[in-house]
Amino acid sequence: MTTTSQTAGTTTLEELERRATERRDRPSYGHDALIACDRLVRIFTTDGVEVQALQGLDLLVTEGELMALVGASGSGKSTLMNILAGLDVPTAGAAKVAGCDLLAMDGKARLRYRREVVGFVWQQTARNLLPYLTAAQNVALPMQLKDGRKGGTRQKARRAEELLAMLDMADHADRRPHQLSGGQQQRVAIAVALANNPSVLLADEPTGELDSATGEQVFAAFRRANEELGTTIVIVTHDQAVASEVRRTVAIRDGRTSSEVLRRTEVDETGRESLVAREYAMLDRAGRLQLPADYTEALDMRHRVALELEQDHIGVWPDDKEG
Ligand SMILES: Nc1ncnc2c1ncn2[C@@H]1O[C@H](COP(=O)(O)OP(=O)(O)OP(=O)(O)O)[C@@H](O)[C@H]1O
Repeated sequence: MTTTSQTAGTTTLEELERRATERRDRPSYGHDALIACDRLVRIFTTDGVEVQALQGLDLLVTEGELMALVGASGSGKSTLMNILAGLDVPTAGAAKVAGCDLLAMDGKARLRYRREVVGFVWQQTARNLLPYLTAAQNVALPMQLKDGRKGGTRQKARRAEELLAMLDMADHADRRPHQLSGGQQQRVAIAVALANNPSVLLADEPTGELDSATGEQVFAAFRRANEELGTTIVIVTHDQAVASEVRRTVAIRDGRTSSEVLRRTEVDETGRESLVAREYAMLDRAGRLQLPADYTEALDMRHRVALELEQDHIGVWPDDKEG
C-alpha cells in the first residue's frame, strides 16, 4: 500500500517536473525571428481621451526578409514603426529586434540601438538628410556619430562611396539634397540608413511623395540593399506597386495584424514560372481569427458562427438559429 502510494507520488512529481522542464525549454514566441512583436499595446492619452493605437499586435519578421506593411489611415502602422525604430515605447506587450528588448532599454542602449541596430527612411525627404551636407557627407555622418572622433575618415568615406555606388548614386556624391530629385534624395537616404550596417531597415511610406516611375527606382534600391547586403527590410506603404513586389505583405487593421498575402514563384508543367499570391487570415496564439468583413457580410455572419472540424479544414457557417 505504502509502496504504491509512494510510487504514485513519485510519478506525479516526476510528471510535474517533466512538464515544468518542457515549459521552460519550450522556445519562446518568435525566438528565431529577427523582429518579434508579441501582443503589443500602445495607448495614447490626450486631454483625458485614450486612443488604443495598437491593440495586441503580433508580428514576426525573419532575418533577411523584405516585407511590406499596409493598412488604412489610423490603423497603427506609424505607431508600430516608431516603436521598432526605438523612438517610442509600447504601453504593454513585448518587442524584440535583433536580440534587443525594446521595453527594457535604458537611454544609452536606446541611442546605440538607433545608431547601430536599425536604420530608417521616412516619407518626408527633408527628414532624412541634412541640407548643408553633400550626399557623401550625409552617408558618412552616422559612422562618425557612432565612432566619435576616432579616425578612419578615409575608410568611412570609402564606405559612403561604395553605398552610393550600390544605389546608383556615385555620380551625385558631391551634391547637396536641394540639387537632387526626390527619388535621388530617397536613394541617398537609404545609403545613410545603411551606413552603420544595421540589422533592420525600416521605411515609412518612402515612395509616398514620388511619382510611380521614381517610386519604382527607389523600391529597386531597397531590393538591392536586401539582396546584396542581406539587410532585413520592413516598408510601410500605400503604394500598391511596392506591396505587390514583395514576398509578404502584412495588413494591419485596428491596431492588430489581420491578414497577410504571400507570393510564391510556381513553375507549371511546361516549365513556365509565375508569381502566385495567396491571402491568409492571421491566427493568434489564443486561436483568435479575424474573418474578412466582406466574407462575414456576404453570409450575414454576426454574433456567432457554427464551426465544424473536418479532416483537412475547419468549416465556418452562419448561425441559422439566430433570430
Ligand atoms: N502621439 C499621439 N497621440 C495621440 N494619438 C495618436 C498619436 N499617434 C497616433 N495616434 C493615434 O493612434 C492611431 C494610429 O495612428 P498611426 O499614425 O499609427 O496610424 P497609421 O496607420 O500610421 O495612419 P496613416 O496611414 O494615416 O499614417 C490613430 O487613431 C492616431 O490618431
